Amino acid sequence: MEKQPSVLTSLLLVKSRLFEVTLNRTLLTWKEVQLRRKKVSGNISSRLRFGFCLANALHRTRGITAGVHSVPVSEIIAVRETEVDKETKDEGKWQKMSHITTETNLCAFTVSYVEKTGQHRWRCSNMTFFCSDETICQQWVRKLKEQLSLLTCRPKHLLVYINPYGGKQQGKQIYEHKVAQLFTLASISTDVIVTEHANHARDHLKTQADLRKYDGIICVGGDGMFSEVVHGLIARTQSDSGVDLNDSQAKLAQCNLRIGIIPAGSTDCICYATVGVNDPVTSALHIIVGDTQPMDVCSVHNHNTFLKYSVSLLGYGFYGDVLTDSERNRWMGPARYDFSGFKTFLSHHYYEGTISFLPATNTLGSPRDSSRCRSGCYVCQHRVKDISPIKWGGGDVNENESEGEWKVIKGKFLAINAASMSCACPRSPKGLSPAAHLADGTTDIILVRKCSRLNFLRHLLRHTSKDDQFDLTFVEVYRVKKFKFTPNHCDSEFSNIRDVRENAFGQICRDHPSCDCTPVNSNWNCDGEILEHAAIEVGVHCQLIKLFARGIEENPPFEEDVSSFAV
Ligand SMILES: CCCCCCCCCCCCC/C=C/[C@@H](O)[C@H](COP(=O)(O)O)NC(=O)CCCCCCCCCCCCCCC
Ligand SMILES: Nc1ncnc2c1ncn2[C@@H]1O[C@H](COP(=O)(O)OP(=O)(O)O)[C@@H](O)[C@H]1O
Ligand SMILES: [Ca+2]
Repeated sequence: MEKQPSVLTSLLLVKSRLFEVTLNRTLLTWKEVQLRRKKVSGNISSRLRFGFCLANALHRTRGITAGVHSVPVSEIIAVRETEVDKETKDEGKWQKMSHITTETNLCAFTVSYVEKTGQHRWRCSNMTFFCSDETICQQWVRKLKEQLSLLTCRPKHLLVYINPYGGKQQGKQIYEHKVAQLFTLASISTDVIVTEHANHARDHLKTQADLRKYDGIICVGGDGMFSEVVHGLIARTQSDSGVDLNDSQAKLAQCNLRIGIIPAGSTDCICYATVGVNDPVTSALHIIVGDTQPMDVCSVHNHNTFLKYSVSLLGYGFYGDVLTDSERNRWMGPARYDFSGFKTFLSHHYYEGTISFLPATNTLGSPRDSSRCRSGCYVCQHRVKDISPIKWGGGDVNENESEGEWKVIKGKFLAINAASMSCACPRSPKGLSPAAHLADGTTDIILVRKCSRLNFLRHLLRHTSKDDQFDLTFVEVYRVKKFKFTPNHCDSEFSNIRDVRENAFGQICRDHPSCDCTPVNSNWNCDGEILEHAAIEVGVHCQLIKLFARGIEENPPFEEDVSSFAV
């Protein structure tokens, strides 16, 4: 077979304009060539072949390059030969070049690529290049396809779960109208399962799915749906590796299959915090180009019983109460969180308990940093590898262990939040812990002590502005590797949370004469799911899972405006 040059350069036409198009190992570039028309038309003979003729034209007229556009090969979605219809050939705009095209067999190929349109949003753009003859066209298509086939990080077969009831119940439509055709364009085959009940995806992944067939798993839905997929995948990976989920000290086996999120939920914080926007097309394109973002996972146990995994927020008090109330109002869709948030804010309950934690000492970052976890994050890449198995300390007294000293804090709290990532979402674009890292093996504990309503409102409002939500006397934040929470009234005193409320009712109302239903314990909000125990032990498993994302890009480069050339 004829060996192709490593750099391919041709003079091609985009609509009626001439471009010098170059493909090297990493970039596809097209530069407009502005011909000094007078000279060209006088010199070019219609007997010459198109390419040759253009090359000469460029040479003789000392072509001037104008706008330069380039696309990394890694962000090309597809390439295909395109039919040139008679209409296009006959269009007025070709007339200008008629002396060139009359004797040529005009053919074309189209490149679909990622266009960054600002605010982290990606779109699929098409650029059609017209060539003078078939050989050049085929050479371009062959070369581009060859380059794409070298990108081994790209998925070819995906397993897709759609929650038709997440968010505004648009999951199915979003997938069918915005995502499916992009996967087809990128030659990705899919097996699609529309879930029929809660935990359908989790259980299918745990026991049934033939995971050897796939290069990734996609969930269409919100954080709850993502959580289902994470639970299914982690459980399956541990059972394949013989790890006992109930053993809170076990080192978990890493999950190699990547997970993609097509946002169609109510909060979409995991998508937002890993991509920078909750937009289905952007997420589909990150999946297609085969991005990878490792992510920490917290395991939550009650003594030696496994409860849940969490990747975003573990919230007790305010966020637990918001979730508990909002579940009753699911029919409201995403607005249920604002409604319940307002009610919970007015109820102003505080909870007593003890939180013990192992501060993260070997990490480069701190929760009060002004820098943020961004694409290619230095802190996440230079995390100190945790080789020791998880050990539980932090009882009544500080405990010295080789891994550090446990700190114990007892008090009355309006909220106890553990954010293992920023938890940025459309409601709070900087998130609960703006400096938290996606993959550093730590979680940030935010303690909001009992304070006035006005002060709590000040704290909440700061989540939506540039002001520091931690710079308040009643708020503390710690970066930790593990923590433990014990409510003042232990779970064991009551058989379940409902009993807690009923049993505690009388006593609590004597303590709080102004309220009529204060429960003694709150519930933990674990990525949007309610935990059935208030006493929990949490450990962070560094980079346990991987997502089809690349982290939020700093000042994403804006493409020059090529839309006017798109065919
Ligand atoms: C006064 C405005 C205050 C705005 C404060 C906004 C802070 C928002 C931080 C949200 C962190 C979200 C972390 C992610 C949680 C999700 O895993 C989880 C599940 O998501 P899914 O339904 O998509 O499956 N989502 C949630 O638990 C929802 C939490 C949303 C809480 C919204 C709270 C709104 C508070 C409004 C208070 C209003 C006070 C007004 C007083 C006059
Ligand atoms: N077919 C289904 N019917 C009912 N619930 C489902 C179904 N599929 C998934 N779920 C559950 O719906 C819950 C919410 O899903 P999610 O997609 O996160 O939407 P939202 O962001 O609106 O909460 C999750 O806990 C998930 O387990
Ligand atoms: Ca983290």
